[in-house]
Amino acid sequence: MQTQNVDTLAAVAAVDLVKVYGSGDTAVRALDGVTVGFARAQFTAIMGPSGSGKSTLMHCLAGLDTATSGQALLGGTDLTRQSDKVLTKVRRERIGFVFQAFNLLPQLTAAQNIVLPLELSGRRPDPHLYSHLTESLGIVGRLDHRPGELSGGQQQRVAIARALMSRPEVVFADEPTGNLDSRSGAEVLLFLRNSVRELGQTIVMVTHDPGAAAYADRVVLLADGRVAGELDRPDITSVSDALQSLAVAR
Ligand SMILES: Nc1ncnc2c1ncn2[C@@H]1O[C@H](COP(=O)(O)OP(=O)(O)OP(=O)(O)O)[C@@H](O)[C@H]1O
Repeated sequence: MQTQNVDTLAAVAAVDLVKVYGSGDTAVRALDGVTVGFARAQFTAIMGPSGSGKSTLMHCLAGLDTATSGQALLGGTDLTRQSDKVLTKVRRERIGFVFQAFNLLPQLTAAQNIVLPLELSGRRPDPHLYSHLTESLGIVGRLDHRPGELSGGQQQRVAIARALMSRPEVVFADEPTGNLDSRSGAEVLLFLRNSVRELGQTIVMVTHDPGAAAYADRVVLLADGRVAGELDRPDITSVSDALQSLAVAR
């Protein structure tokens, strides 16, 4: 088993993670032995060509999908060995999610959406954190509105407040700016960036956009289900160049 290069104190880590979809002639090896750690209080972007395994890696690390072999570590917990019941609890209490399609409940107000995961796990929302998040996200005036009455950018900011309210060990963001115009996207990314600095939040984001990845501290590159490289302190040019080299190497 590959254990080198994995920070065992990382917030999240994959160790020799393999995911095979299907079987026999139609089997697809979506992850082919991925070993990578995601440090606490860091913002990491996962990038790579279409089909390289980005979503599969995120889903296995978030307990949304089961790996075929290897370990998916959240803190000290190997998610590959947990029952569905435990995984549901882990997702609700220890992980925050931000999705491209926002995934807010349409019949609830913004305020109710933000505190829902905490209420489901029987915890009281911290009023100071609630005020801090809703103020810094600029949604105080929209809290009584339902998602259908909010713009895409406002819905995503509500979704971010919901993800951060439980002080999760990690926030997984899947193309969080994919449905937003560039200005709303930049606001969302800046807020995610600031939550790392101000709240010590750990963020792992899948994106196709080099501009979005440039907000991260680090980029992990995947190709064909394997780690193909990484960049520290990325900027748009270094990310675009790295993606270009991966495309040429294929
Ligand atoms: N449920 C599934 N059943 C079979 N194959 C799958 C399934 N999900 C993903 N795959 C395959 O696994 C590989 C990795 O897919 P994955 O969605 O993780 O890639 P990705 O890098 O996120 O792609 P994209 O950038 O296009 O979203 C691809 O070849 C894909 O077709």
